[in-house]
Formats: sequence, C-alpha cells, structure tokens
Amino acid sequence: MEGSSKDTDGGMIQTWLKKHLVNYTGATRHPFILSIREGTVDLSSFKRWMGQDYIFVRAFVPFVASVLLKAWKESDDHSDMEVILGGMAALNDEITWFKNEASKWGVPLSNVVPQRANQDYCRFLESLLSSEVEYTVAITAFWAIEAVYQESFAFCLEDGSKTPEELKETCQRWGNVSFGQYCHLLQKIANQCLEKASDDVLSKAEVALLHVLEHEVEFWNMSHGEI
Ligand SMILES: Cc1ncc(CO)c(N)n1
Repeated sequence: MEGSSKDTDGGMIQTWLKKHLVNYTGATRHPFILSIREGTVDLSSFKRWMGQDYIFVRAFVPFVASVLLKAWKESDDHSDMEVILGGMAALNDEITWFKNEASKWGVPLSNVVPQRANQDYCRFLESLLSSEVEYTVAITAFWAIEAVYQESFAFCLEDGSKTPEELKETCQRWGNVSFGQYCHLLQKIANQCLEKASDDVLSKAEVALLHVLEHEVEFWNMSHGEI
C-alpha cells in the first residue's frame, strides 16, 4: 500500500475524515457544544437536548443490536462482537443514567415529543436495520454516531474549557478516556471491513457517514428549540 493515495495508518476512515473535514467539524464543533464549552449554554436548550437524546438512545439500541447480528453473521473477527456487545452494555447504563439525570434536571422523559430531526434520525437508523445493509456500512455508521458524541463532549472537557460544573458529568459520559478507546476500537473494526470492501460497499459506507454527520448537526440544532 506504500505510495497509495489511501492513508496506510489511519485507514479509510482517516481518509474520509480529511475529505469531509468541514462536515465532521460541523457535527463535532456545533454552536450548542461550543456554548457548553464556553459556559454560556442556555439550560433550557440543555434540557431539550436531554429529553430528545433519551428518545434517540432508545431507538439506537435496536440499531446496535442489528450491528451485532451482522457482526455475528458477516465478520471473520471474533473480537468485533465483543466490542459491539460492550457498546450495548454501555447503552443499558446510559438509559439508567438518562432517567436519573433527567429527574435531577426536572425533565419528564415519559412525555417528551420527538421532534422532526429526531424522527428523521431514528428513521435513518431504522433504514440500516435491514439485512440488505452490509455489515461494513452499518459499522461505519455506528462508529460515526459514537465518534461525534465522543469528540464533541471531550472538547468540552479540554483544558481551558469553561463548562459549568453541573454539566461536566454529562460531558464525561461521552468524553471520558474509555469511551474514546471504545470509539477507537469501532474505528479499527470499520477500517478492517472497509479495507476488504468492494467499491460499491465503500461508496455506500461513505454516504452513510455523511448522513450521520448531517443528522448529528440537525440533532444539535434541535436544542435551539425551533421546530
Ligand atoms: C444524537 C446522538 N448521537 C450519538 C449518540 C452517542 O451514543 C447519542 N447518544 N445521541
């Protein structure tokens, strides 16, 4: 692969992140995230995000289950399944965390109405459940979904950030070192799949990545409160 235009170390994902850096930065450095980091965030925006994200995470579980199923059927690496299973276990904790956190903030989770951007994103996840969608495409989307949150919230915890004390726990949830390592493992799995993929599957995976980035931006936009 030496001399190839593809990155030999970072793999396809690194190549795509460079190619789509504007889109990636749009998703990981959104004004909502910047406002958390600057300590100027409007708490009603934060609460709105929290209610919507709880709904998203519930829809995310069946998606991750479908990735697990695809890994079991299509992956030739046994460790893939264990990484994905670890992700599912983390989601179980996440749902419990959302319930506790929401009650602290006085956000009633039982009657949150999913907004348009959330519905669209959940519908996109549902489209990936199909057995027609290749494991490579699904794992690329999965990595991207987790990586956006990891990059965004880790940015709020960097030295010099002014994140309010009461929001740090939320940022830690996705910005912590071990979540970073987990995202790195997902990226490695995605890269290994992409390395073996046909051009057709490669382009589907790239499109899925771009869709995730667009949906993430729209998701953050919901925090502003316009419908
Ligand atoms: C919208 C959204 N994207 C990604 C994650 C990461 O799990 C999340 N909880 N919510």
